[in-house]
Amino acid sequence: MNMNSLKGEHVHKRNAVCILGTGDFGRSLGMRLIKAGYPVIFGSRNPKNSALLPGGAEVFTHADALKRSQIIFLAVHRENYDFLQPLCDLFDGKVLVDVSNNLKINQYRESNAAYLSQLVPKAIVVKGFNTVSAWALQSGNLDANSQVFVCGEDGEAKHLVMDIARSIGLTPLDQGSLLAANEVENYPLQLFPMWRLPFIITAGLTVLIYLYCLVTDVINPYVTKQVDDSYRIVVSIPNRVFPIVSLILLGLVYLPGVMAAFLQLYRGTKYKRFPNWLDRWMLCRKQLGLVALAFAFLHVFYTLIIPIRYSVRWKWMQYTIKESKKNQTAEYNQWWFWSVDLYLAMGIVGFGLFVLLGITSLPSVSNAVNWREFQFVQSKLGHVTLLLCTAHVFVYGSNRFLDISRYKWGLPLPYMLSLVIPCIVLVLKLILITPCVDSKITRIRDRSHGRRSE
Ligand SMILES: NC(=O)C1=CN([C@@H]2O[C@H](COP(=O)(O)OP(=O)(O)OC[C@H]3O[C@@H](n4cnc5c(N)ncnc54)[C@H](OP(=O)(O)O)[C@@H]3O)[C@@H](O)[C@H]2O)C=CC1
Ligand SMILES: [Fe+3]
Repeated sequence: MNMNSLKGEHVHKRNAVCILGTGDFGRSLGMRLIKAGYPVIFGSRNPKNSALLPGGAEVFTHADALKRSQIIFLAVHRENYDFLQPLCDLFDGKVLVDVSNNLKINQYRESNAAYLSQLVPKAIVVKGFNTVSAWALQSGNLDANSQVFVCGEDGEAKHLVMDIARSIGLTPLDQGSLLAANEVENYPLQLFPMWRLPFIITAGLTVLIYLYCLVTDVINPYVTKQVDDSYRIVVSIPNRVFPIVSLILLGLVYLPGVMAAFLQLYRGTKYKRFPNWLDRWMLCRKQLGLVALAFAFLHVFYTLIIPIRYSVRWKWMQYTIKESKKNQTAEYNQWWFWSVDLYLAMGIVGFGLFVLLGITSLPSVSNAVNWREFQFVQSKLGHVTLLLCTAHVFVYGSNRFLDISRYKWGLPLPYMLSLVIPCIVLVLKLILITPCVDSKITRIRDRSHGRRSE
């Protein structure tokens, strides 16, 4: 009894929220709102037919529901909005939230929210919530995508809607005026918007380098010497492709950053927009980095199994037998011992830092460090990681470059290619951190600040 009256008191603090439409989205949103302590009033075409509604909610006809609340969520598809027209006067000065999505990008000439505000001119229309699914609301599984974009003409109305979003565990992001509604409505229809470019780059590089290695390692020996090395298809070649693609991608993560710094240096200000392609590139750096990390993981696992591969053990055995037949042992080669240990050590440390970079890019971790710490890890540690990984590949490759006879068919092109971008990044970064250039950049930023505060 006591509990009930407490609950009742709590409920009274929140304003009633009206939801028009008792479909999947309306019900899920209603359930979350009730859990957060909002009185929820549904408006439905058949108020009597409402067995599935969340407990604690009331349900009325559209008109009756509208009269009972100042804020209304419209959980109905755009195609059915015309039922609102006769109810137009009941919306006077009320906040009307459009949560609708379309089936295709730019399906209609004007956004659903703009259409709604023409249909119900007396309401204050706010767009929002369309990026969360009914399922996510219902299961409470909001960690992955708790972001909701909110836009509208009226700042106060937007704040009201954003407060509601926050109180049910969502993260609202103000996107500006109702003109942004088009973009907000298109967002959920894009398939992995941030992943498309990284995916295309990765797939392209992987296929090209794999095919190149296939020709040099399998097809060429077969054609010229009738040697069947086809077993290399499953481990040897992939374990060449993974590190190469990983290193190129890691280079691509840090290349736009140094390019942007040089652009600022050249323009003499940081308050000018970057070209579009550079912006897009910067925005998918995290995705590029995560794919690079996945490939680095594969390279590590493929490398760990080398000693148990039969082909490798067979070759060691043959070598030992050959040496013993000749009654000699290989010479003691300090340089070899050193270089192998060196590239292994750099690989291990580089990989460790790489994993650290990956972990700090997780939202739950990056939320726990402040901006400076994040910047330090992602930029400073990132470039050190790139340096170590590049050195790892370089020392590993130079062992083999010295023995050109191993490459009877062309030079190890993919190896060299993998070093190009990281080396460019590292050289540019080196220039950027020289005291002379560094102070120039600091001056540009200070001057720009001054201009701004004037
Ligand atoms: N499902 C989801 O995951 C998401 C949905 N949305 C958006 O939410 C809105 C609702 O989607 P959802 O709940 O999935 O759809 P449903 O089809 O499940 O529900 C739509 C509801 O609209 C009402 N309705 C249907 N036809 C009419 C009509 N002619 N006139 C008046 N009311 C009508 C009905 O409620 P009643 O019978 O009570 O009148 C119906 O239950 C859509 O705009 C959708 O784009 C946005 C994000 C995610
Ligand atoms: Fe390696």
